[in-house]
Amino acid sequence: MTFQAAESRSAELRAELNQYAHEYYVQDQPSVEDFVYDKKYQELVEIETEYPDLITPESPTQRVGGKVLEGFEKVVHDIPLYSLNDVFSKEELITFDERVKKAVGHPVSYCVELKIDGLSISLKYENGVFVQGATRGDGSVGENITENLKTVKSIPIRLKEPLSIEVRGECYMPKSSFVKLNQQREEEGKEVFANPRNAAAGSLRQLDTRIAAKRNLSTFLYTLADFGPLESTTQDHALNEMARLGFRTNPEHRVCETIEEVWEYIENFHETRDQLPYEIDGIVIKVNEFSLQDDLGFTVKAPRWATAYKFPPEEAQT
Ligand SMILES: NC(=O)c1cc2c(N)ncc(C(N)=O)c2s1
Repeated sequence: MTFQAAESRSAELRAELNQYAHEYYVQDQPSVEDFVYDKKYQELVEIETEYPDLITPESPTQRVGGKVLEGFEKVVHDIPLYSLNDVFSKEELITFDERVKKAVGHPVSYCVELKIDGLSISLKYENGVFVQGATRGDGSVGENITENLKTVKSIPIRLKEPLSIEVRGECYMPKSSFVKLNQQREEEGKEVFANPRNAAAGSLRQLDTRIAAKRNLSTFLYTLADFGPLESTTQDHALNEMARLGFRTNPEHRVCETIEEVWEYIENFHETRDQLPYEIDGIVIKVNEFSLQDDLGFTVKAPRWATAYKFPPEEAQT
């Protein structure tokens, strides 16, 4: 194959394979069978092997890792990651709602979202390209885990638009992957992970990026930190924008007009969470309008416009 033919064919394959990967890992709606993907992937590997200069950062062949890092550099978050004040009962939730209504002077709508039990991450994009991924750390300083996050298939290497933005979310290990990983570790005589959160954290702390690549980690993004040119006015709209740009967002988010509606949502997921393919440890409730979030502001460590309802710890199965 001539270089020119290889150049156009590899560009075609990259676009096709990245679209298939978006459908599979982000939308959970694959449009082709695995063997179709694998055959095209193998063709791209052969072209890139013959012409390494044709390899690009967003080629799907770069998702498998291969770097062994010396350590993780520190990253100072331009926009600190906040913590959430927790509530543990309906009464405390109602107190939160009363306080919000008193402060803004009228009832507000809430965007409610599942609280994913994973590892908080921050993703930075420049002109649409993924340039840095970091852990939350203490909220102000985290660790640079870009190379490991590049192997997480649901994290877009290039957005659908060339935007410079920063988003935050959770990196987690699906329950099914957690069970398989622990079975494998038991067979290998290794210590098993206590829960999917620890398994996700342990995977992202690996200095050998090939290990993270094999851990089938996934993500849900939920915060637009640096909006860039985006003009969302509500949390609900921001979630839809993040999905439009290529991020994986959780489909269960809902706008509730009253705290009663929020409580129904909480009770529903408290009962049905075992059916979810990932672990949650509560529900996050945010004032939906960003202008009202700005009016309410923050306490020393947490927003006044959000709270996390934490499920009671599950009784140990006797
Ligand atoms: N500590 C935090 O601010 C948050 C933590 C989490 C979490 N673990 N899962 C989901 C959300 C969300 N949907 O906002 C948040 S927000």
